[in-house]
Amino acid sequence: MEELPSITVSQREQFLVENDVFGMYSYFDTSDISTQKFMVEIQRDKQLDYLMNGLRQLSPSFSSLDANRPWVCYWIIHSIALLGESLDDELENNTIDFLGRCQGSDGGYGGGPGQLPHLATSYAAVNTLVTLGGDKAFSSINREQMACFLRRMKDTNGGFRMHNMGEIDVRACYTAISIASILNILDDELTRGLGDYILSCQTYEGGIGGEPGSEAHGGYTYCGLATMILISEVDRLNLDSLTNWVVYRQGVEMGFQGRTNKLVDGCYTFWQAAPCVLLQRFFSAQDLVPHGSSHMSQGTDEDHEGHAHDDDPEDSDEDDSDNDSDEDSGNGHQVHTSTYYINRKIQPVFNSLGLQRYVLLCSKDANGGFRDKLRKPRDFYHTCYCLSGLSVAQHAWSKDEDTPPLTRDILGGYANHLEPVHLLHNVVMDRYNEAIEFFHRAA
Ligand SMILES: CC(C)=CCC/C(C)=C/CC/C(C)=C/COP(=O)(O)OP(=O)(O)O
Ligand SMILES: [Zn+2]
Repeated sequence: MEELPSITVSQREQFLVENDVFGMYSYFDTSDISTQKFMVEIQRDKQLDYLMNGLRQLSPSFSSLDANRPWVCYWIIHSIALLGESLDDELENNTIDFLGRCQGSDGGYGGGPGQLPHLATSYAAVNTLVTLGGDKAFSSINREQMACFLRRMKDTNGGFRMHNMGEIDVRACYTAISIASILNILDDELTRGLGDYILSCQTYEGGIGGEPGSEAHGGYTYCGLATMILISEVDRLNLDSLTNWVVYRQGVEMGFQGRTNKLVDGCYTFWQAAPCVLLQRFFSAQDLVPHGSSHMSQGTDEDHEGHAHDDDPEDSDEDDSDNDSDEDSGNGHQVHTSTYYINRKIQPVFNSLGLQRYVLLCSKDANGGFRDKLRKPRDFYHTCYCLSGLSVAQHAWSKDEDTPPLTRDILGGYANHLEPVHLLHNVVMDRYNEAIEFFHRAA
């Protein structure tokens, strides 16, 4: 008897994931409209319950995150901000006090009180305080000492170390530059040789690896690209091959994978979609079409209309109307339409509605929170990056953060609308603006 060709472990895993995802999609496609509406709903109340409970009390199983407590604060508080909500005064004060105790006397933040200052937890602490907003949160950051800490982490090869004697990688470069940029302490000493270091991490595939010679990965690609934009050296990267690499990480499941031949995972909704939007906005600002990408998966404007709800009144707004008009989407949100939107419209280089479909149908947990994929448990990291990525996907049709999306850009409509994020720092736009104003005054 002829032997069946054997498949590899990776092929089997991929097959099982596709089976789950397509099973979910076909259940959705054959459901009635009210079931479909329910299935794509973000379910704000459940999300907020899950997040608020996590901020107040964590189970003993979280002890493994003891060196990452500012991260837990950031994942939860940023997720709450994306949903358009804030903390009450008591929780906010407790968070500021707690992060103050994580701050080292020589600058930077550790993973908990008394722990070694580390760039990743410093980034998480600063982003949390920026998200909380207000003078008390902002002035709790010792900017002068932070600048000293960043200088101590700088290596002669142009890159940064994660901590004293720690590893040098693209994450360290990004977290250092993101902090310095937001706190308005970025200078030539910090940027010297950095572009060369990041450039040496772009691989033959087009994406960026963690360090020279490492495999291209979505997390590091986001870090490397955002860093190069923040230090105004982005055009030194091979942007065509980078675009090509990143758009092809969106697979048949419509979610993104982190690297070639690996499985789809909800967290890459942010790590991969943010680079896509950064690149498309960069090209559009220069009126350039990315040459490297033949994978303009969302197709033409007509295809976009094809995705839209047929009864969406905004469909007709693509006409050459000269009159700007504001419509209420039914949720109290004003939706700018017609000329205003058309002039600020952009063609996403990835399938934005497909990505939203993956997150809402496969990554969303029925009890609140988000996860990597079906059958996996929810967690705060995936909740943060699924929501961040969902926001990026919702705003992917806009040339800038100030242009609100149309109802049809958002799967589930404006009831699912999330606050826009600053793509280079991943904090909600309004909170970023308030912080930048404060730290420019403080200089
Ligand atoms: C700001 C900051 C600190 C950014 C971190 C960026 C980030 C997510 C880096 C990813 C690290 C990595 C190699 C994951 C691979 O995990 P895996 O092998 O379990 O996953 P995979 O199969 O999806 O590659
Ligand atoms: Zn993940």
